[in-house]
Amino acid sequence: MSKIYYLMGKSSTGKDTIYKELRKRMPQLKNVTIYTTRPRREGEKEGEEYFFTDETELEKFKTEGRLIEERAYNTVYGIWHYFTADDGQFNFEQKNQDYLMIGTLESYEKLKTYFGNEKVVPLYIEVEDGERLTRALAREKTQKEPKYAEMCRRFLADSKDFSEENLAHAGITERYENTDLEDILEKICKKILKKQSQL
Ligand SMILES: Nc1ncnc2c1ncn2[C@@H]1O[C@H](COP(=O)(O)OP(=O)(O)OP(=O)(O)O)[C@@H](O)[C@H]1O
Repeated sequence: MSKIYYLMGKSSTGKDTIYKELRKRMPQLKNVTIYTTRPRREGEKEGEEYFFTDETELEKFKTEGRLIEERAYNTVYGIWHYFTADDGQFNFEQKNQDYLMIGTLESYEKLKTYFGNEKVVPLYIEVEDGERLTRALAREKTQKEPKYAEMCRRFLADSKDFSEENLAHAGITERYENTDLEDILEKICKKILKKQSQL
């Protein structure tokens, strides 16, 4: 049975980095592009990290009943929406086709509701807070227009969004520590291969 491997974690835990590396190592995992109304960051390409869109398209998906999950962040730049749409990217008719995605705890739960618990496999990433903030700052500094206030807002919001209570509610039991990139990639690949061999 096809699975959706779902990467989650607080900001700057390395989800994008891990995602990109996993796609290189396991090219058979299909990419699902989600949508965002936030402005494009330096170096991001349309349809790669996200489909960059607007609220009109979001409303269209909603009206058509094709919105799988939606989250909105009240940022210092206004409200940014992120959403997953049933836009033809998921094809569970195709045998042995697994998917790799990045999301939040809430979107993970909504995907489980939409597709069924068995379909979605959580991959929860963790990094010690001090190290995570250091990485976030270093990353922000490389941007042409660093958004430090937004970086701080996300850092603070993370403690609430990923509280132990919320993790327990979402049924997250396994955690992957991103101290050494090679080490975490090896562990995740092992997990996916094990799942695939059980099917
Ligand atoms: N194991 C690691 N050791 C050191 N730095 C790392 C490691 N993994 C990722 N990084 C760096 O940490 C920063 C944050 O990583 P990344 O952008 O992948 O995180 P993210 O979880 O996708 O963040 P966000 O949710 O905020 O978009 C990047 O600059 C990345 O290069």
